[in-house]
Amino acid sequence: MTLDLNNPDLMREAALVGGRWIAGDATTGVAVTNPASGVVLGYVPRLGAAETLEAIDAAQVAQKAWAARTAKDRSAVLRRWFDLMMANQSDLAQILTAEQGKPLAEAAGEIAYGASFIEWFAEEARRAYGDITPGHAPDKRILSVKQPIGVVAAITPWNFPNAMITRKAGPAFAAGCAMVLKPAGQTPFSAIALAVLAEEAGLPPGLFSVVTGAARDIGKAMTDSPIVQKLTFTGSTEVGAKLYAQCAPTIKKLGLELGGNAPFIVFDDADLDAAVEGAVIAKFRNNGQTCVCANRIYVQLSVYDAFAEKLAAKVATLPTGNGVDKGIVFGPLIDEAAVQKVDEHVADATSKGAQVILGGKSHALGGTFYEPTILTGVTNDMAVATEETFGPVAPLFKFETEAEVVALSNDTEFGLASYFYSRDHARVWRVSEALDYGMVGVNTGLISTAEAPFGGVKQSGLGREGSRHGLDDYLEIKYICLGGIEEA
Ligand SMILES: NC(=O)C1=CN([C@@H]2O[C@H](COP(=O)(O)OP(=O)(O)OC[C@H]3O[C@@H](n4cnc5c(N)ncnc54)[C@H](OP(=O)(O)O)[C@@H]3O)[C@@H](O)[C@H]2O)C=CC1
Ligand SMILES: O=C(O)CCCC(=O)O
Repeated sequence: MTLDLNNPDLMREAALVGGRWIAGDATTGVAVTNPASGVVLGYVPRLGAAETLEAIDAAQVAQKAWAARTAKDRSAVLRRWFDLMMANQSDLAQILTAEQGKPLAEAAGEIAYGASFIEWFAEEARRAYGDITPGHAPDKRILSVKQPIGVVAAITPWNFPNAMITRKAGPAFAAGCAMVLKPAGQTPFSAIALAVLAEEAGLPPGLFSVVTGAARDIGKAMTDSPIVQKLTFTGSTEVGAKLYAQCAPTIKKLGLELGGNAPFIVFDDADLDAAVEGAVIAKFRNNGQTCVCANRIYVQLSVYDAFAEKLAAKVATLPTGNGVDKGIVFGPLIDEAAVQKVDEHVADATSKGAQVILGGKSHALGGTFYEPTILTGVTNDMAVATEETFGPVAPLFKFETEAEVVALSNDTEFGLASYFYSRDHARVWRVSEALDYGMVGVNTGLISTAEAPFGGVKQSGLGREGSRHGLDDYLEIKYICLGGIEEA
């Protein structure tokens, strides 16, 4: 299937391995389909361990030369990459919508969001400051310098096919690292388009490889390699835990952005209309397929009915359809497995007494379209309370006291994002500090931005992406003990 692109070269049916483009074909390649129509968009090569090792070897060579360049020079290349992404925003968004399903406007938003990480880290590249500490002896000084980790392997998911790559690649290249990337099988074309633009921006051959194909083989080659110094992964906690174990023998550094089970709390002193707006974003962004999506919505008893009514009225106005059509807010879910999980969660909740006040079933459009759904009367024994739905289902739980809702919110093995709405300043501080999460949104449903440290605690992962801390995740501190500074 052909897309109507200004720059058709961005939709390349090929992978980039150590500076060498390898074409995919219909006989041996992996088919990529459009979730809105089931139509095959194209093929990428089915690569494995051999090509991954080739990419890692090339990365090792390219990284040395890249790290030796000045930070200002690396920054200029990244800035060109950012400019190219923005100049090609509409084409990149079309590719993203075609393979992932999110509406075009949301896809264009993701391209701008993804590009903002390249812009931010182009700026941060020049600020990898070390420090000098007074020595422990009169003739000594303690120097800390920051150096790139080296070769980084990255594995990324389908829900943000652009931004989850740039949030890793930006700091890696800014720091002076090289990267071998395995994008998600469902959404490789967005990654490949990024590689086309990276080449054009002047990223040297071999510094950035995009290896498509067999996840396990590619992942194993990455984790077994003694050359790879860091693995960065965004995806399910299950796969993240496997990769964590696979990295143990070579003691790699790890960046893990894993699952969440975000609470979204509405206190009775909240601005209810603002809370509804926030819930729509926090719950339904990307059709609920975001690890920071609100998974459990807790509403204080006295405002429960009013909130449920307002939320249902708002969501009912938001149209579902093919993401290329104007005004669409809900695209298809990524695949049949996603629909099945959503269906199971709704069935489990209703079988235990929840009421469906909106949606609750597959959409009349068929395929993987699902009706945005709101459930009331939800209780803690239901699957939606403990498992990440990763779909357009908003389960509304009732609570009575602050202490109760904080305890309920923290009663999970996950700790990524959390949200609450309140106008009481003392409560804002208290609850922000009490939530066991890496991120807390107060009176907002959208917390993601390149300037902020994104990441989780507990089984939601390790490390931070974005912000100045995101650069540190790709740097090692080297301590130099400078002796022999005798008095004159
Ligand atoms: N935290 C987050 O942002 C995300 C969370 N999820 C959660 O995970 C669930 C399942 O989604 P799914 O796409 O299957 O997520 P996965 O964790 O399976 O996939 C994420 C990435 O890991 C790769 N991968 C899978 N298995 C291995 C392996 N053994 N070794 C190396 N790489 C591997 C995938 O490759 P390939 O695509 O080729 O299989 C993909 O690139 C979702 O329903 C959601 O709950 C999903 C995506 C993102
Ligand atoms: O689901 C994810 O891991 C992507 C998070 C998107 C965001 O940055 O908000």
